[in-house]
Amino acid sequence: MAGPLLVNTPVLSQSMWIVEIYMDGTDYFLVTVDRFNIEAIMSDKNPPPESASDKEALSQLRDQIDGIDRRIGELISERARCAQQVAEVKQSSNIGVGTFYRPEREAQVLRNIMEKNAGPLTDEEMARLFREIMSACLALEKPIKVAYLGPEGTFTQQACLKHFGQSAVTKAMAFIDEVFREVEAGSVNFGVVPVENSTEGVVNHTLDNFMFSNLKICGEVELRIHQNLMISEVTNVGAISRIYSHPQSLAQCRKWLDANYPNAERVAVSSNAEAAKRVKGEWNSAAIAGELAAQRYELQILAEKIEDRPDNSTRFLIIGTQEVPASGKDKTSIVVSMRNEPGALHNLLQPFREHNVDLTRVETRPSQSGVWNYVFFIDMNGHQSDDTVAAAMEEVSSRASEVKVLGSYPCAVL
Ligand SMILES: O=C(O)C(=O)C[C@]1(C(=O)O)C=C[C@@H](O)C=C1
Repeated sequence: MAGPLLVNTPVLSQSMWIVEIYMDGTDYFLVTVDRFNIEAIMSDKNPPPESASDKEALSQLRDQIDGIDRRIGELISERARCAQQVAEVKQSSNIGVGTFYRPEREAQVLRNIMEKNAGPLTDEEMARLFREIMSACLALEKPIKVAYLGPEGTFTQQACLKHFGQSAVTKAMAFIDEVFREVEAGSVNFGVVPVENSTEGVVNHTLDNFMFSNLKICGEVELRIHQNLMISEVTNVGAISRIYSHPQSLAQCRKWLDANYPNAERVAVSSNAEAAKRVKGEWNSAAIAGELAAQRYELQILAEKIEDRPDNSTRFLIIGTQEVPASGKDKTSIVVSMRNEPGALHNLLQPFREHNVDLTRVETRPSQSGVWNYVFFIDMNGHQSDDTVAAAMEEVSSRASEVKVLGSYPCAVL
């Protein structure tokens, strides 16, 4: 058999390259390799050959992308000018005076985008892009201020950015009560607080605040929670003996910690961003927190997605003073107090069944005053302006000691 005739020559397909061709009499033998392997093996000193036609094709595609980007830019500017006109109409008429931010309209825009999306980007990816465009358009109309449960780097900050986009002006608060107070005082337009986690259950502190507050729920955000183990540049990886995190995050990673760091001390702190702050400068400790915390505090992720349940997610509420009109796919939250008597819960739930209203959550909290014996937090599908929801609510009001509507708001889109 003759030696290799050609080396590194023609491309067989997108992913396979012929690197050698042998000739044996009249037969040819091709030696092929997977392009991605060879690309990994080859150093920069020996890059794959670029033909003149490849270069030409690349340059033409880049010209096309430049042209498309110009058109997208023009269209975004046109959209932003439209939003400015919307603001003028809002200001000069009595339509939504003072309410530049319209959660129901934003939900409709995003749902529309997802419905019309033909790929190849996913619906979520496409909606995320438009989320940012709308955030910038709203900032042109009137910059929006939002308080969230901080410090910077928490999952609540992540939820805040997911819902309002990067153009919102955000303010980190130390406690859930402070988020409520900040919105009540009018120093911010909205607040973002956690309300329930799929693994650890309800955030009681948030529900308790609603009992004594007149704030409304204006929206909800759902966030997939991925926990990561992170270290600082001074950490000795082999000597980690202390792991900091928020108690809920420690609980969400219990099995992983038992298997991987059974002897490390688990230290509960006020938030996972606080945990990330603490490992800075400690050679024997690590933190469990979200990716945003690793970015914010410049930590290195040692192990990612360490939560015990892969479907771990948290729901957050947007609180404000605004009543939100129906968006077409909404939820309504109420808090109801019942007298302490047999069959109280049955009596409370019956009207929802009769009027075919779908309940998505029922939570009981101990009453914080003598007037309310049982306090139930109820979430249902539908808007309070829907006939079925209104009828069920009327019936419930006649049976309960007190009913307070916490708000109707669009179901989470992303
Ligand atoms: O439709 C409006 O009311 C607008 O102000 C426009 C717009 C948008 O960019 O689409 C901007 C902000 C609102 O929160 C909702 C939508």
